[in-house]
Amino acid sequence: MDPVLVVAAAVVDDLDDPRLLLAARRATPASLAGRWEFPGGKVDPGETPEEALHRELREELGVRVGLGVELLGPDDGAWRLSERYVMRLWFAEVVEGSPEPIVEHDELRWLPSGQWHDVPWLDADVPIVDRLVEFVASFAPDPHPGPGRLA
Ligand SMILES: Nc1nc2c([nH]c(=O)n2[C@H]2C[C@H](O)[C@@H](COP(=O)(O)OP(=O)(O)OP(=O)(O)O)O2)c(=O)[nH]1
Repeated sequence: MDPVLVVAAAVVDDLDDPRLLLAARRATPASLAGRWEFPGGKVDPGETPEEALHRELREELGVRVGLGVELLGPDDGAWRLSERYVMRLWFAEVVEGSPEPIVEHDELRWLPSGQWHDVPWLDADVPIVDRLVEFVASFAPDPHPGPGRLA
């Protein structure tokens, strides 16, 4: 069976100079509760991945975002989460609203530079956080471009 596609965002304070990364603590299901993740969710039939991501961030956090570049993973550009799921991840910046843990999460935290690993991420997210840190370090300091804004 084909894996189910999950889309998620590395929400940062500034796409051009990311310092703060938003982590979300899952409230459900019990097996994942208390672990931290990138906000997002499954793509519904008829949606593009980007449409699904905008919808999920609106539903889960109550914000509108601008998307930056995609952080490509090793599995045809995606990140394998489990037997069942693969995930694609984009940088994002809030353009309207202030993130609140509306559904699925019971806490949000802005992690400062140097502390992006400092919460118990879901196991599958740990290598993604490694790559994010490496990616962001590779274009700092200015004037090299950041993850950029696409939409
Ligand atoms: N959203 C998200 N899911 C992740 C991450 N890492 C990880 O292993 N997962 C897993 C947890 C879930 O088993 C699966 C995605 O599910 P989800 O529960 O977020 O999807 P959803 O919002 O569409 O959920 P639902 O409406 O079907 O309940 O992927 C991550 O960083 N973000």
